[in-house]
Amino acid sequence: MKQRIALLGSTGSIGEQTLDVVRARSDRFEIAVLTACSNWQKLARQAEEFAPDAVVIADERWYGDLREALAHLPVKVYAGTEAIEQVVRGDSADVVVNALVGYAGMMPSLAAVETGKKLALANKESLVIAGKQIIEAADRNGAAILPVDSEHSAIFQSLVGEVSPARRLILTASGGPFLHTPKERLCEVTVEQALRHPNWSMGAKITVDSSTMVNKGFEVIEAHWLFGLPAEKIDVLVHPQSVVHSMVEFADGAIKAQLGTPDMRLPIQYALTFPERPDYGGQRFDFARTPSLTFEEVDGDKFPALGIAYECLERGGTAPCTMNAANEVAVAAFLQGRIGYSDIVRLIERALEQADFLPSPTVEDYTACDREVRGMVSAML
Ligand SMILES: NC(=O)C1=CN([C@@H]2O[C@H](COP(=O)(O)OP(=O)(O)OC[C@H]3O[C@@H](n4cnc5c(N)ncnc54)[C@H](OP(=O)(O)O)[C@@H]3O)[C@@H](O)[C@H]2O)C=CC1
Ligand SMILES: CC(=O)[C@@H](O)[C@H](O)COP(=O)(O)O
Ligand SMILES: [Mn+2]
Repeated sequence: MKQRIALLGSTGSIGEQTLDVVRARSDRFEIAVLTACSNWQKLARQAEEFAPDAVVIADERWYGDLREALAHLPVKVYAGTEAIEQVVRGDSADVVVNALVGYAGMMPSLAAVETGKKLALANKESLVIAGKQIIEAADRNGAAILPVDSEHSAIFQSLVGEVSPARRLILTASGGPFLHTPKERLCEVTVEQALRHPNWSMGAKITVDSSTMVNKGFEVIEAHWLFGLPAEKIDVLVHPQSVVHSMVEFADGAIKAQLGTPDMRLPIQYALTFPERPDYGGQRFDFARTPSLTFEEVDGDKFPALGIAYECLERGGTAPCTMNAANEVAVAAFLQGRIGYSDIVRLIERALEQADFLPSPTVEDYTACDREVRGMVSAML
């Protein structure tokens, strides 16, 4: 039987690559639900091609246009943020690919695991904010969470078949476009430069996050929740080629890694087909044609966001939620040309100093924290 997929964020980078995977393996997958925020034209084109049961446009202003564009198709059209959660809770799909960006992904992740569905998770912010609740709900309801994020997929693949626990996780980081930029020059960085990732073509928000290493910090928190290791057993190593996607060290000293060309379609497909590895037509990695694979320590002085994320993980409670909300507002402001590049991390630090802290928050507390921090950081711009 084919897997029926609810693809959240189908118009984005991971969303489109998921549709590439579905297109290539139409014998295995079919699309039940597609969602976008405002890009109703692309969503309509995707609905024409994949004939889902339902589509959701989160920004309600585009509902009329989308409905009109799809009037000739037997597809249900919904609008609004809550509608995304409702289609996830419904029974038209058995697997949810969460390719939403930012806080918007949290409630849908929770909805997926609460209804016992398989969750192929790209939206790392879900686990950064509410990792405890999402992992506990998945355990309670027998829902599998399959990581799509390349590092976490690599770790997951390295752990398959092992009965001994991992001793240490080593997340690799490309170092981003400013790996060799002197720290004093980071204040001059332009939007265009920050959006030029050396190895991956991704959405704007995560590309900026990679350049500040907020992305790697979030990935440390994501790894903690997915694999259950404490912060001191999760290391980060700069690997500028992005070929070794991450590694796991075991008690006997053995280190396992997953390697491949930087292409997200592999982890996306693996999350959907695990434990099988069907063929995929992407480019193969060729050792003989590759210059050396290199590794180096992170310069924590130049990239303080990584250390801040470790502190948030140690502190727990609403600290990671505060970091995420501040980062979302700051990155959006940077992309709009309203603040400088160095202001991103500065605003995260100020938000963490000033925001209320709750040590044992509920999901409702995260919603309140996200709102409070967004308001606070917006007022700082
Ligand atoms: N891109 C990549 O290679 C990787 C991405 N990830 C993670 O995957 C997630 C998606 O990243 P990426 O695909 O790059 O992001 P994009 O910005 O390319 O796509 C985001 C998707 O989410 C939709 N969306 C945005 N805001 C909202 C909202 N408020 N409510 C509902 N829908 C919304 C967008 O719709 P619209 O198009 O209408 O705006 C779009 O479909 C992120 O969490 C990222 O960190 C992880 C590893 C690699
Ligand atoms: C493809 C992927 O998983 C991204 O999260 C990637 O890891 C970003 O690269 P950085 O290592 O530069 O953050
Ligand atoms: Mn990643």
